Amino acid sequence: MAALGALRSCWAPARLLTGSAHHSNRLVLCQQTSIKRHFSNNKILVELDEATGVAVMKMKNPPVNSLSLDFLTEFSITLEKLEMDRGCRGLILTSASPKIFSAGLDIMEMCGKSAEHYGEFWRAVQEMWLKLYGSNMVTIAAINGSSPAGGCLMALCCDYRIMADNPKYAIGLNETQLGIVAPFWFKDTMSNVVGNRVTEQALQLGQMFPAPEALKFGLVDQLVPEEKVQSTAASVMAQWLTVPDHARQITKSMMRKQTTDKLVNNREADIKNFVSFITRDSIQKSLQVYMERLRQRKQ
Ligand SMILES: CC/C=C\CCC/C=C/C(=O)SCCNC(=O)CCNC(=O)[C@H](O)C(C)(C)COP(=O)(O)OP(=O)(O)OC[C@H]1O[C@@H](n2cnc3c(N)ncnc32)[C@H](O)[C@@H]1OP(=O)(O)O
Repeated sequence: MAALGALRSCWAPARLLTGSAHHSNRLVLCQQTSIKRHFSNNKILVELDEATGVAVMKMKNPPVNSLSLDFLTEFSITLEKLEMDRGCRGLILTSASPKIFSAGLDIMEMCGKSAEHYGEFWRAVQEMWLKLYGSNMVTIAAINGSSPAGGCLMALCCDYRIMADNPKYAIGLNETQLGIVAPFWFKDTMSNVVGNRVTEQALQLGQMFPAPEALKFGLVDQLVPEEKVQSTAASVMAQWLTVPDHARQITKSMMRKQTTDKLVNNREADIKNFVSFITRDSIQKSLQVYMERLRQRKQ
């Protein structure tokens, strides 16, 4: 993949945050040493706490964390790195800038480009989903803003979702509102979380659920005040990590394998289907109209 070559991620040297010792005549007190490894690239900030085995991954792709080809590539490579790191057992996924968790797939990647580009883009979307949904780590989405379509998919891939309790923030698979269709694996991911009936209605309507509604329908597991999203994610993570890894991982895989296998066994056909759909004049027109509406709303 050409975009792989563009990888700009790097390992920063380990940083000792606290480690000072206080001496007195009778007592030597050592503060707990906490080593945090930072490895970030242009669009993703990662801090791995070696003491807890928890990595916090912050998406940073201004202005709205849209999932461009570059972003998706960096995301998948970062995730792969964490997956291979024996010191990392849990991942908290969040946004570096509150208000928007992720605006979903970058619409500009699906407009006015070549069939080859669409194919490469879609493969990167698949790869992100396969890696996140299939992760062996405990994954928690700390949803600190709105999260339409592909952003909602990312949150749904996680094992647990904590959302900021703000009715201005909404989450959902709104693809039909753009005149496009959520593919079967988006649908399956949602249906595995909230069930078939809710998914059927929400997908047809392209429904975006304000945070309180999202909780009511089980799209998220917990609402907390905005300033508590990260700390709640950390304490939920600590609970999940009390379960032995091997037992939890086998269980997770048992629950998800049928869903991931459906895409693994049909990847090329799924790419072909996407390319033939997105290159239709009527679909290109729909996306342009949607982008225009977004711009006008802003004005
Ligand atoms: C066979 C299968 C076929 C197809 C399957 C395809 C599946 C698709 C999945 C998707 O994820 S499609 C993307 C869906 N996303 C959306 O609908 C989100 C649209 N955006 C918004 O609702 C809002 O922008 C917001 C995320 C709520 C943020 O609102 P805010 O008021 O804070 O910002 P603003 O609207 O002014 O946007 C700033 C800037 O960003 C551009 N933008 C927004 N979203 C996207 C996006 N998804 N892709 C690319 N660009 C996006 C927006 O146009 C503004 O740009 P500008 O400053 O140049 O005007």
